[in-house]
Amino acid sequence: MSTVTAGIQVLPNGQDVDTYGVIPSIVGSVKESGLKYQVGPMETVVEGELDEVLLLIKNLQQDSIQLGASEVITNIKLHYKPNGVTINDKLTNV
Ligand SMILES: Cc1ncc(C[n+]2csc(CCO)c2C)c(N)n1
Repeated sequence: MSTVTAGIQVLPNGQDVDTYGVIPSIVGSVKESGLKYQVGPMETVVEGELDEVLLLIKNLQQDSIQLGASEVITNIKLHYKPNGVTINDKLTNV
């Protein structure tokens, strides 16, 4: 298998819930996953095996509901290369 890089934007929504209230806990879950990650103002970028990244996304949706959201939109950008692509690979020339 190969390493993928993914941009993940979680947008929880609910009557008494907003993104600012929930994202710190969501980022905590990303941290606990053990995957390499970088938090940005619009999304968090992670790298890992495809199955690990997809499982994390599934867990973040469930976490959002457990944190009080009634629904959540997750925007996902996934970069795949047969030999793998890492966050560092993408930053070497910038
Ligand atoms: C997975 C994920 N990471 C970062 C953001 C962007 N974001 C929205 S609110 C906020 C600050 C919270 O204190 C940040 C960094 C997101 N939406 N989803």
